[in-house]
Amino acid sequence: MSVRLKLTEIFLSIQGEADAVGWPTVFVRLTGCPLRCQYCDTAYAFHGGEWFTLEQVLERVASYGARHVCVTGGEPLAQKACIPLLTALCDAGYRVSIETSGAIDVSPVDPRVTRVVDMKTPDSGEEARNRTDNLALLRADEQVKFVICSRGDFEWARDFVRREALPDRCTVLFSPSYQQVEGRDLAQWIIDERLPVRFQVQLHKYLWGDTPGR
Ligand SMILES: C[S@@+](CC[C@H](N)C(=O)[O-])C[C@H]1O[C@@H](n2cnc3c(N)ncnc32)[C@H](O)[C@@H]1O
Ligand SMILES: Nc1nc2[nH]cc(C(=O)O)c2c(=O)[nH]1
Ligand code: SF4
Ligand SMILES: [Mg+2]
Repeated sequence: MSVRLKLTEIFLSIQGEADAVGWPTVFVRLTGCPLRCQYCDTAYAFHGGEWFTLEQVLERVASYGARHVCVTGGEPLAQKACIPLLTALCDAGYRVSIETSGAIDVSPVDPRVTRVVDMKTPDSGEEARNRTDNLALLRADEQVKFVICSRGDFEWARDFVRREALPDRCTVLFSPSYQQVEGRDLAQWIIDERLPVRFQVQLHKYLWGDTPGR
């Protein structure tokens, strides 16, 4: 039987997060997620969706004429067919990244893909789901992201980063939870602590607000 994926949306936008920020990027959003982070901006991807064959996804992606593809969700790795999708996108010549919650083993992902792993903080409500063994798998160009919801989350993430010497192993991103922490506060905390992590905001929310399909 052919490979099929359940998708919430495919759209062309500007990458708003992580290392490829700013590049025109096709987003492939897979339906479904086993987590329920309190801040999730994509709860509309928990249910519903439409089935696509792998060939149909590749055709839709190609129709946008972009070089970058970001596979996200929901939790993309919760669908087994995500693995062959990633490989097919690499074979087609795209620069491919995946946004994943860190709750699922990232080792089967094609090595040509850049993995962006979100470590869930205490105030996400999903800390217990973190698979910290994922971190040892990351290459220097790959990324761990902490979405910071409070000063307490910042201190937790700061201690985690130092204890694990994360900045020696990969890129570490700290991002304010949208409308829960002020970007300028998080930026100042990072400066004050001389923490060797990279501050980021969700660029797309500055451009378009909290709009689905952007
Ligand atoms: C919607 S998730 C999908 C991928 C995967 N489930 C995950 O959590 O990484 C994509 C990214 O958006 C981030 N995100 C979701 N809601 C957010 C918010 N309110 N503020 C900041 N980042 C948010 C997530 O932490 C994650 O890094
Ligand atoms: N523009 C834009 N950039 C993004 N980068 C990661 C996203 C995601 O939802 O995973 C995202 C998104 O939803 N929109
Ligand atoms: S893991 Fe990602 S998609 Fe799932 S609830 Fe958390 S932020 Fe939303
Ligand atoms: Mg998003």
